[in-house]
Amino acid sequence: MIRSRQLAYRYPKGPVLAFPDVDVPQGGVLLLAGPSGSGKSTWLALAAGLVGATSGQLDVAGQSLGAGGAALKQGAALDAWRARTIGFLPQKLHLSTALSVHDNLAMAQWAAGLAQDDQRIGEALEALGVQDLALRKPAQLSGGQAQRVALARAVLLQPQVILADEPTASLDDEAAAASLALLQSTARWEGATLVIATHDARVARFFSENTSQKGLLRIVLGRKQL
Ligand SMILES: Nc1ncnc2c1ncn2[C@@H]1O[C@H](COP(=O)(O)OP(=O)(O)OP(=O)(O)O)[C@@H](O)[C@H]1O
Repeated sequence: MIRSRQLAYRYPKGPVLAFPDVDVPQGGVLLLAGPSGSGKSTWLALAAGLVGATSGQLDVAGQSLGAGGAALKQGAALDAWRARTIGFLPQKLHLSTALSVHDNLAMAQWAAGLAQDDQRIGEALEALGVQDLALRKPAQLSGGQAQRVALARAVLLQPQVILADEPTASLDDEAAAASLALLQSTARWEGATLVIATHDARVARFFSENTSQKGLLRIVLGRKQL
């Protein structure tokens, strides 16, 4: 489902980031750990096809995103693949402040080139327990509610892969545990592979206590910059 070999990325005028090899089965959990600046967000951007690898192989849900994948889909085709395959939960949730909760989800369908499907939007909001908030604007939500809405949006199109960037940053222990339980149960419900980038030790603890060893891979990115 996710497989990488000798994956590396170089920012223009920046360091070369070299990543450990990974093999993550469908439905598995990958934790990307490592200190600030070790390349966690970059790895997520590579897996989402937002940036192309400088060298090495990366296959995500059947799509070759590595440097050898010269046939990498471009432009609109890559955007459509991403919209249908990847659910992204960014650290800053990026809900559109001008739109209602419902319309934030409708916009995700629109961005994927799909017709608006109010029933599916209702189902996604209900699965995350925020169906009563559909007509509110993001500014009228608590932090936890906003995170649920962002997660509903991330899984709206039933992605094969959920990428979450520091989902517990700035949360207290109770909220962090709730957030991780929500991510885990949502990924299980959708049968999705879950990738979490974090330097929060609570995340590793949560998944080692709540996931079978077989389905869990943790890699620690270092400052192995060439
Ligand atoms: N646009 C850029 N141009 C040049 N270098 C960059 C750019 N973006 C990130 N970097 C560098 O690449 C490295 C990896 O950054 P990245 O954001 O992936 O790390 P991270 O592990 O996600 O960090 P954090 O935990 O602080 O979010 C860092 O050394 C960073 O300074």
